[in-house]
Amino acid sequence: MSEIVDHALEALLYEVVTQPKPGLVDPVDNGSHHDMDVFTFINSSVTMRPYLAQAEEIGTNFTGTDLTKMFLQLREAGKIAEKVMFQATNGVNTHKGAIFSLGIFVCAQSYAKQNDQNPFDVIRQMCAGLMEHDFKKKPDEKLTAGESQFWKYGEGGVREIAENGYIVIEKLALPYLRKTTGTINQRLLDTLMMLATVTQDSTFIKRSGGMQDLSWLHQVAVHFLKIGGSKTDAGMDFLNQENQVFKRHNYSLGGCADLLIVTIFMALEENIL
Ligand SMILES: CC(C)(COP(=O)(O)OP(=O)(O)OC[C@H]1O[C@@H](n2cnc3c(N)ncnc32)[C@H](O[C@H]2O[C@H](COP(=O)(O)OP(=O)(O)OP(=O)(O)O)[C@@H](O)[C@H]2O)[C@@H]1O)[C@@H](O)C(=O)NCCC(=O)NCCS
Ligand SMILES: Nc1ncnc2[nH]cnc12
Repeated sequence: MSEIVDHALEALLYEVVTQPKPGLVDPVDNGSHHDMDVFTFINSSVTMRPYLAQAEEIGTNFTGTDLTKMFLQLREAGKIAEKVMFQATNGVNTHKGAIFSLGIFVCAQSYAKQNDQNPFDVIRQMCAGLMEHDFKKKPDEKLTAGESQFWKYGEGGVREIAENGYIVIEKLALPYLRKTTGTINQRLLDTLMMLATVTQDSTFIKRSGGMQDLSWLHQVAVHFLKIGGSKTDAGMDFLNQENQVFKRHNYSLGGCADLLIVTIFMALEENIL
């Protein structure tokens, strides 16, 4: 098994064991997710191995110049991986976002290594035109949460983030993680909350019923980092309190969790974790 696939699987597992994550599943608490626990995530992660190997193979072997074609190959594999994930979890959505984002990173990084390119530039080429391609008018009942948010609020969600080449990871989360100190758990918690200071998390938007609470979320994350983050008692007390608030409101940071997964993947590739 290749190192890239190992790093991708490690990234999935590092994220789920990081704790305490507000509203998210970790080994101590299921957060706002009543239908899954850490074991569901372990099962789901392991079922992604063949798909991640396929993503690597697609990136390594692609020889054309139009990288949107490479993305289309990956997407076909992703649709099957989603079905396999739902079978393994009895229909629970653990890793739909990660199948999309981590698959893109594994494929792009494999292509980038083979062709001596920046993986973020590769992603921008792979995902060019993705929003225009995906956001087609449909009857309301057929829209996914992400599609419905696009038509209601003009928010492009994970597709917009992908089309922009995950700039938030290239310019914010990865540089931030490089500079963090402390245990791996502390570094990953602080990086998750750094992502939560800016992310338009479509899982949070869906569960909070609109855009109105997003600025509250961003302020919570800024406050956590301002009072010292995970390396201080004040920061940890605050995070534990916020976990209770998230649970009361059924809030989740599923999108930020997915962005943390791909940040961890890149950090493992850079050997900084
Ligand atoms: C592009 C796809 C990801 C599909 O998108 P889709 O429109 O189906 O869904 P979205 O709502 O847009 O989001 C999908 C998941 O992406 C994660 N996410 C959200 N925001 C961000 C963000 N800012 N950055 C990165 N990633 C983001 C998020 O995944 C996480 O949350 C999930 C758990 O949520 P939860 O509310 O608990 O579970 P649900 O089942 O949704 O609801 P409940 O019933 O429990 O209430 C978990 O998976 C996390 O990983 C979003 O969920 C991709 O799937 C795709 O391309 N699909 C289409 C393939 C296809 O068929 N193509 C053909 C037509 S083009
Ligand atoms: N730890 C986690 N809890 C809930 N949803 C997630 N999506 C990705 N990681 C997650």
